[in-house]
Amino acid sequence: MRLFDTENIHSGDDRDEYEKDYARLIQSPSFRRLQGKSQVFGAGSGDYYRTRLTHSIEVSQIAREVARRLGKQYELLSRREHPGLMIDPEVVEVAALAHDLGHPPFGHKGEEVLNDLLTEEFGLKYEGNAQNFRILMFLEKRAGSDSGLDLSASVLLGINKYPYNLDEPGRLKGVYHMEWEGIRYLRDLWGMPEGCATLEAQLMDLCDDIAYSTHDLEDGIRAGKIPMSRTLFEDERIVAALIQEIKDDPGNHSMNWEQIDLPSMVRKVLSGYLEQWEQIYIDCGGEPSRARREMKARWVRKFANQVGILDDPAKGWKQVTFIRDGAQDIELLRTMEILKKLAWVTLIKDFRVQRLHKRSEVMIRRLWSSFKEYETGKLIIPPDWHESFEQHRGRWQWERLVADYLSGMTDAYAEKVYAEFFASRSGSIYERD
Ligand SMILES: Nc1ccn([C@H]2C[C@H](O)[C@@H](COP(=O)(O)OP(=O)(O)OP(=O)(O)O)O2)c(=O)n1
Repeated sequence: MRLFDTENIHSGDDRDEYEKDYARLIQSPSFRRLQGKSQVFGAGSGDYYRTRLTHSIEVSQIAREVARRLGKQYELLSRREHPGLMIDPEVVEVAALAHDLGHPPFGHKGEEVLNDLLTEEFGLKYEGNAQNFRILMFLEKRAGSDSGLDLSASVLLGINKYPYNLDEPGRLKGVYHMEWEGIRYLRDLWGMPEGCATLEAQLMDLCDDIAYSTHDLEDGIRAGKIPMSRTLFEDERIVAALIQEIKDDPGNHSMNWEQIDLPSMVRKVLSGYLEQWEQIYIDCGGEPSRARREMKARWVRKFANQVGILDDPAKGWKQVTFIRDGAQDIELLRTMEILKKLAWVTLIKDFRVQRLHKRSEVMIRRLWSSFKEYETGKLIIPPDWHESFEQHRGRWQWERLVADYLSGMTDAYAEKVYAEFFASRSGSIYERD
């Protein structure tokens, strides 16, 4: 990682730090592979739907715009005064582009299954956010280095939404122990308070939520999974399912759900959402694709325009959040959460998506069992992976390397390897991997 504006590897290179970060990231294979990883619908199930790549690009575009506005609106500190309390649009853009690199194939189901396998058998963890750092700091290679992309401290900390050592007992999200050493060193150098993320990381995180809470619904409407009629908020099954989801997983605790009349809030959000849809649909001359685009854009603007910075007295730090009249806009936070849950109950819990999850689980479990023993796994893993293992022998466990290899696969590549091993007849072995 680069702490300061260091010397350039190529003489005559006059790019600034973040131009280098941006170039290294978007030219990396891990970044390209995001195009083949599922967001909600399986990658490859239709060119219209988001993949992890198009999602990351949308997050970066929203985050960059908001960052620029915040820079004009607030008197932010310079990187020299306090590096964790400034917002640079270019840093936020690169952090957003990199924030989902650690996602395995088949979306969150892949993450859950890999974690179960590592935990059950080896007492290790797998987590997408932690894997980001493993990829950026060790697994990716660039010209001039065999280990990691050597990104700037600002970008690495801009991706670090969970500033904890994941390997501590009881932690569900964070950074694996080995990478945490480096991240903690940077945090100490920057004087970051315990448990606080930089403003850039917080902004990236909020823009991630803005992007997926709106685009998942756009995809869901297109897929015909979200009924576009005013009856949605009268649909007791959907309302009840949403209420149950919120009770089971209240998200950010500052939302204080217990202080409100939950059924009316849910109905209000659903009816507001649909009123807008009906009006927009009419304004767009009844053309569904234009109406979907228009509605998504309106919701993104509604959320993005409310983002601001507040003091967080509980943490003695600053918070990037929705703001109205100088205070946190909890109503808007709740609205966003309800839209996320609407995608959850209408799309993710749909039996076809659940079947895809089931299929993913079977594939990842069987691939895992094929590679997990070193003596047999080393014969079927690509040679460069085996070389990396030999290079780091004693420091990297084989099972961690297998998790790295499997999680780097796109959905289609995982399907291909699975078919080679388990389908009755595989394709040509001379097809390039
Ligand atoms: N079981 C799940 C959970 C989520 N999603 C989808 C919905 C969103 O499009 C996206 C959310 O994933 P993120 O990794 O961006 O989620 P968070 O930022 O909320 O989680 P984390 O903090 O773990 O990154 O994944 C899904 O398809 N299936």
